[in-house]
Amino acid sequence: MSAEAPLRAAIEDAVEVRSLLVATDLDGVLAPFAREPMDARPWPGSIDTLRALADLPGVHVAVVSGRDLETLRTLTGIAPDEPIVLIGSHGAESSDPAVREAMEAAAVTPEDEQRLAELRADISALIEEEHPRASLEHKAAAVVVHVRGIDRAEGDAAIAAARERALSHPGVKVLKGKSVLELTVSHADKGSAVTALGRAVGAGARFYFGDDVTDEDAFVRMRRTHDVTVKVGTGSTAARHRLDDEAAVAACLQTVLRRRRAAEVDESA
Ligand SMILES: O=P(O)(O)OC[C@H]1O[C@H](O[C@H]2O[C@H](CO)[C@@H](O)[C@H](O)[C@H]2O)[C@H](O)[C@@H](O)[C@@H]1O
Repeated sequence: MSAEAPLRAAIEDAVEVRSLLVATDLDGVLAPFAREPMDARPWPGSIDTLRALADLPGVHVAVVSGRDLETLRTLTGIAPDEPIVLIGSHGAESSDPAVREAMEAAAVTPEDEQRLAELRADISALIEEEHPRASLEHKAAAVVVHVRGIDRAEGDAAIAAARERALSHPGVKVLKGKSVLELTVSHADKGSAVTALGRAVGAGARFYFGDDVTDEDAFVRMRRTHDVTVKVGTGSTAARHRLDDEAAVAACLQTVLRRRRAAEVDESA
């Protein structure tokens, strides 16, 4: 689906703003879902579009994800010397110093690490012994139970059991995502991280593309006149616009690039 008229109008408006932030989530937005977390890859051309956007004067680009920073770098192929900010672990990690500083209060403490180690051991034993068809992903600040591709009832049972077990661990936050249950000791959220980046670069207009519950933290924080928030797929949302899928996101990013190139932005303003 190409961008609907209200989204096209919002893009036309935003690209005229001198300092622009274009931020996007990874899984389910830039990259279609895959059964194995490490098999997910960005839609062809979408990272190059982000690179082209980041090369334009006044445009700042970020990829924001629940993935940890190292994995995010691997999956996007964005090198450390490229002018694209990576925000990982739902805001707890970032390649950008301003974001790191803003998120310092949410940093994982030694106590959190101890909690996470206990949680990992407990959840690993539970999945291995009682739900062996589910799988685990171990991240810097979280353990994730994956049930994509397995029988629905079995997946639901694994998620319910993991949720119950996690609740017996104080200080662990439970996030239900798409065919995943993320159990995290991080206190960060994508909304705080992405708005910190927007402040740091003086963004007068902010784009955010997201598909999942953790992206709602960004949508609710981005309510200024020129902000363009886009929910990918179905489900209730605080975003102002919608797109169907990753192909539509790639096309929309191309539109933003084209329209920004065509816009007559006064750099000195
Ligand atoms: O914030 P995001 O970039 O959207 O990351 C959220 C979670 O994405 C990953 O899980 C999702 O993608 C997997 C690969 O396509 C898929 O197998 C899984 O079912 C999806 O939920 C990732 O594995 C998680 O760690 C992220 O938190």
